[in-house]
Amino acid sequence: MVEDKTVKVKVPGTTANCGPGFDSLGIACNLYNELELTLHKKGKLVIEIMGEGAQNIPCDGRNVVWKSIQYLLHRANVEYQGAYIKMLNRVPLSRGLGSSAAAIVAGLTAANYAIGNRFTSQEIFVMATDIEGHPDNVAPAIFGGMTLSILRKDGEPECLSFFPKIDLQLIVTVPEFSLSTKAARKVLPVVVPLKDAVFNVGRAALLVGALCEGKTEFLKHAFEDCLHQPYREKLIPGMYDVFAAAGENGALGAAMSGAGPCLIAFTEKNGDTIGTAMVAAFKEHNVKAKYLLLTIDKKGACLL
Ligand SMILES: Nc1ncnc2c1ncn2[C@@H]1O[C@H](COP(=O)(O)OP(=O)(O)OP(=O)(O)O)[C@@H](O)[C@H]1O
Ligand SMILES: N[C@@H](CCO)C(=O)O
Repeated sequence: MVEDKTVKVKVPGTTANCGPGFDSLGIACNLYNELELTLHKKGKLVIEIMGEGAQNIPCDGRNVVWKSIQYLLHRANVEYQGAYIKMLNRVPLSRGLGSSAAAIVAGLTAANYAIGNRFTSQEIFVMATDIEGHPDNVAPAIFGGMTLSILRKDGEPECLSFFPKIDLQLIVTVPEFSLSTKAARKVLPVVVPLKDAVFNVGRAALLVGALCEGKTEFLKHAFEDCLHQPYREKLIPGMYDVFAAAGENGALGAAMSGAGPCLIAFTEKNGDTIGTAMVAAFKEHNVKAKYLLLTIDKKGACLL
């Protein structure tokens, strides 16, 4: 067992759903949180946070990073009483860019390296899914690229990570207000009509096929969804107008990012024009927003 070893990891923010792939599709973005971890056999827990959420994230036993570290240590059957955790957060909280997944994956990955890399990425994925409750953000945070995740009938997650043949730019409009995933899941129905399920099955398959084949001409309808976005629209003023502004300015498609309120557009070019138009459309609905121009991260969580 390695004691008092300091490890530093970097974990990407992620966008989930990508329109039709509710709880299944995800993409790792080149926006990263960094975590430095030193475990101590005895002593206190000390947490320092810089960047996004620094004022709001608890620095005690309630911290999600620390809880994830403890989860893994418990699985490994090792005990550490104390730790020094230093975080630099760039992923905004509760905006739909996978901040909770990044925190969970950072804690699990750092703890795993700190105890000598005992668990495989698949095992980390299983633990992260168990903590987060769904696999679509933790999968790209761990494996990088675009990911397709399922929960097997026995509850175990599986993930296929791939890299689209289209050079996608991700334009993420970030509104000033936050929306917790919990609140955004509460508005979803328990049962959906069969025609809506069919609508999404076809589009999710078309989206993955078109991205893998590099066929942009099939993307026009491939980002559409009717399983979650119509129900969540009321939580994000002007959502469909922002999508329309993206389309009118050349985007290949647009969708909610995760559970929102960030809205994401996909394009090969003119990202700034599209981002500016999306921010202006939000403004028409009295929502102050900014945009980030991102690309797909290829590596996922890694040691620094
Ligand atoms: N860097 C962090 N360190 C510790 N806890 C964090 C960190 N980032 C997020 N969290 C926890 O996760 C919560 C946000 O999770 P939530 O699922 O609501 O949003 P999200 O993951 O950003 O959005 P989405 O899942 O839609 O992409 C925060 O309130 C906080 O408790
Ligand atoms: N698939 C999740 C992503 C957010 O964590 C949702 O839409 O609720």
